[in-house]
Amino acid sequence: MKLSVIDYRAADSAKQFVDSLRNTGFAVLKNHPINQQLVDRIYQDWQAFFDGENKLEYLFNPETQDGFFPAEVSETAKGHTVKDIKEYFHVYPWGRIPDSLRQDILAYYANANTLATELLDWVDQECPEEVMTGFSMPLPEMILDSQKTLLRVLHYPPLSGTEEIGAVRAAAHEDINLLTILPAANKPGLEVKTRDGQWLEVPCDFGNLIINSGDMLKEASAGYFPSTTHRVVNPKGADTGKSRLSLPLFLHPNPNVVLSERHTASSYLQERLRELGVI
Ligand SMILES: O=C(O)CCC(=O)C(=O)O
Ligand SMILES: [Fe+2]
Repeated sequence: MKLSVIDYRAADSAKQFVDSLRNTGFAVLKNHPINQQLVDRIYQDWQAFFDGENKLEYLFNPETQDGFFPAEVSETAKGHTVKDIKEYFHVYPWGRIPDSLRQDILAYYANANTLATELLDWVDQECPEEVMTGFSMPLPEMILDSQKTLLRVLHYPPLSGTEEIGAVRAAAHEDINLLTILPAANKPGLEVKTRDGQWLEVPCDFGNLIINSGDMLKEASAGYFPSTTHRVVNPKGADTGKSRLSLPLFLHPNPNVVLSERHTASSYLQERLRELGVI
């Protein structure tokens, strides 16, 4: 398996994108409309936020899941026992956001959501008829004005050498949502598991935007689109002492959206959050 880079502006980009999602659960786009300067600024400003102390004033609300999640409470991936080495902030437009960071992060949220709508439309257009007719509504409609779409600002701190044995930045997992949109992180480390069980490095130069399908798209498409396992490995060499930041946008449908005979978006999410141990 190879992750080929798709030109967002190519005439057949929609088809290439959907083929890649179907075959690998991932797609890599170049020439995309995400603003690089905005993302760079967000990485810089949020690095300072994570390095400071006032993040503790934004401690997450367990009911609504917005705010800052310190490393001590962060996720344990499904099927794992050791916590990931990461802290993160959950941004929702309705949630708490530090004033000085609000404007840029909400601009990015809007920017990435606009692209997301287009990409979901590509999926609708290019997937086989029988998969499309299985969707309870057009995919872009599922996320229209959704209050559940989550932007996670992730900080993987430098390794101190005192980490729990076996702990990694992000243990192998699948994402819960429909699609995840991920601008290149500021350091390498993301890997995707191929069908034959090999780990493949995902390119992290900014020109590339990474998109992966999650469990909800797998559920809604009766397995046509895979939800591919991925992880973030620990740094080596000089990078050991460096932070890594990333900025995944998790597209979550409105809660009442029917995904399948078994699940609405809401029942599916509750089940998965319980498994993650965060509710
Ligand atoms: O940090 C990354 O590159 C990926 C993060 C991720 O997979 C997640 O938070 O679900
Ligand atoms: Fe993920």
